Amino acid sequence: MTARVGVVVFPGTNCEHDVAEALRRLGGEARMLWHQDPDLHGVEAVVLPGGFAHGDYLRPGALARFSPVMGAVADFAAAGGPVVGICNGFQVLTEAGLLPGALGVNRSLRFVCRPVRLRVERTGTVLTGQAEAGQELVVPVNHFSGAYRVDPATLERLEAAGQVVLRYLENPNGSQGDVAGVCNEAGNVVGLMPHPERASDPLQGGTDGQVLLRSLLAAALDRSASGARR
Ligand SMILES: NC(=O)CC[C@H](N)C(=O)O
Repeated sequence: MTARVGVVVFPGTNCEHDVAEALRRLGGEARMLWHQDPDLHGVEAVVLPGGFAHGDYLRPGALARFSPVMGAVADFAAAGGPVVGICNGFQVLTEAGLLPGALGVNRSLRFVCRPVRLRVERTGTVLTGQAEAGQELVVPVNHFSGAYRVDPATLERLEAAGQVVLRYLENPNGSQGDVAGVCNEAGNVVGLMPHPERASDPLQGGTDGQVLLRSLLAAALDRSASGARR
């Protein structure tokens, strides 16, 4: 069995091929899903990759949330399907209301582009099913609006519910609670600002992203094995 992952492409997305190549190298299948097509074509997992959807006009992800594909993504997520938003994809998922919080402009008012140290705070999600609690990873970030923002009461609730999935050990952007990635209550929708596909080959300087992508492929295979509605 091969895990089939849909990679959503908006006008301005620029990491779709990085994600597809990283998944294929780990044994998965990846197919592009154009944002105007409301059909997910039977995939078992969905990734919203990084980039500058609609040029980040208004706010990153603010226009992409209205694309026809997002209705299908929301239905797929509601049915328990694995959905991961990487960087711009995370911004789209928060704008679409599929994840809590928002991503604001970096505290430095500068674009950050460098590897950062992270810690896995929650295992058992579609992105951390094969990780260890407390595992430290080095994964690159690459964004201008990566500062996770949420009201204090909601942050307290997310922490208590184990919905903070990844935490920065060196905060590159001023994210509240050093939050690098969060999940929904069920753990099948995860968003993160770091780019695991850019740490999935030794030539990239590290492979710490592999455990996250392998977890996603395993979650897709689990969905396939369960025969869940596609
Ligand atoms: N690498 C990305 O996905 C960038 C996300 C978004 N365009 C930002 O700059 O914050």
